[in-house]
Amino acid sequence: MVDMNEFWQTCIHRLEQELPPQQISAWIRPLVPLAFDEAQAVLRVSAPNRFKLDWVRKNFSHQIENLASEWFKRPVQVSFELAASSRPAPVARAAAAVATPTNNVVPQGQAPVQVPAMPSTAVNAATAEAAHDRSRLNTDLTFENFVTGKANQLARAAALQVAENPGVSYNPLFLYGGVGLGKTHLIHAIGNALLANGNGTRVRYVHADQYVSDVVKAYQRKAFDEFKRYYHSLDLLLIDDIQFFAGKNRTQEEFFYAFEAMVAQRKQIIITSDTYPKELANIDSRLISRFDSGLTVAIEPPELEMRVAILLRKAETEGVTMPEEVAFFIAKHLRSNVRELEGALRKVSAYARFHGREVLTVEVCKDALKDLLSVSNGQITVENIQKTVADFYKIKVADMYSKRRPANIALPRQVAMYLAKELTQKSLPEIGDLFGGRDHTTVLHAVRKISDARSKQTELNHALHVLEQTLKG
Ligand SMILES: Nc1ncnc2c1ncn2[C@@H]1O[C@H](COP(=O)(O)OP(=O)(O)OP(=O)(O)O)[C@@H](O)[C@H]1O
Repeated sequence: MVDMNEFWQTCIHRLEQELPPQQISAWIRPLVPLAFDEAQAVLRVSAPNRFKLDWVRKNFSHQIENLASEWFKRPVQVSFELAASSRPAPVARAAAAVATPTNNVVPQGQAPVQVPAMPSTAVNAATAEAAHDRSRLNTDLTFENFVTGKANQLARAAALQVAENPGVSYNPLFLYGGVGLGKTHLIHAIGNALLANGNGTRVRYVHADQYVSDVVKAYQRKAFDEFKRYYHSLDLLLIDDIQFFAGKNRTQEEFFYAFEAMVAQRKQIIITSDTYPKELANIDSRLISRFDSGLTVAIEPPELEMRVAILLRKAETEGVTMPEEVAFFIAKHLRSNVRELEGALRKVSAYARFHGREVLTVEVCKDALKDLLSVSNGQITVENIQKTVADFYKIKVADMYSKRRPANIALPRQVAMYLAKELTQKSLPEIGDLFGGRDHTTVLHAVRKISDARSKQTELNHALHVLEQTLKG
């Protein structure tokens, strides 16, 4: 007879050594081991609600399976199920869905609905699920599967801090960085962590574009009061890509009110953007100063080791066996962002599957990524030049495409433009675009100026030499 209690205590104890206490209490402690089926080698574990069940299955089943296999001395499969008491009866789910405010941003003004009496656990489960749906969060984006390195460790630490103390530590938290670097991932992770606490936190993720269109709808329906009530009632608002507010004055005004109301009540606001607050174009200065009043953190492009770690982690999640040298090969050649790495991994594994190649090799990658590799011919991209030059001169990468022109930024930017012309196949207008939509004549001016100065100034020539060597790897 298996002593489930003893097994489970050992399991928790082992997990405590691997996971932070917050995760243990949010995810592991609420689980209840039900039984071990000897014949099938299946361990049945129950979770208190659907949300936790999905989450645990996605994020921790692997670890629990390993521990169970060790304990039972054979490969064990874990089967998660909803705790009997919280399996919602159909009526309970339907009622909870109606009783919670509508999924639309602008409530449609339905009459209040009488909620029939039902077991409170069923209500909790259904409400947790509904709260999750309403939040528009993607449960796949978590802290657990967010790979950390130098480029994002500050941002992650700030995000964790905010998830632990929403509304009090940094408000707003403003995350900025180039495309595909994990800003969206990180803010979903904060939302998911807060929802998981299950204490009824009202969370909402919204892309700035969607917010703009919600303002327009509220305008058309003359439903601003409801719109305001909805946003002002949230505990956590995650707003992505705020640069999309540029020039949208009415939206900015509404957002300003929501911002003031939420911060005054210590409700948390988290904002992402492609650049830092002062650099946002066509955004009201009072909003910019609010954005800057909490904590502003950058996410930088990942360095080589981190790119490798991301590839290995993603490959493992997708069940692809990736030798380290293959990960290094891909990471060395694709340097700009994480989304690009994910695309490469998908391509490589599809290619390998299609061609019946069980083991991923560098050769397979070369074939599978032919197009990508030839595009980044010489493996030097403008993004990489911007990052390398910004690091070298200790300025922000965002300054490369910003409109600001102080001397300490102007020179590095011209150096980067010069290197972009020298080391990539890009045309002058293309380079101008990548430097915040500058005119090709500006690029031409920079190229001429730097190449002239280089021949006269030993120090500059030396700096350029170092940069070229770094970029050519
Ligand atoms: N550190 C990381 N660990 C694991 N996955 C990551 C990491 N950073 C980014 N990703 C993944 O890369 C993809 C792109 O990230 P994300 O959408 O968060 O980027 P973003 O910075 O919001 O970009 P954009 O400005 O284009 O919206 C996502 O699938 C995300 O899960």
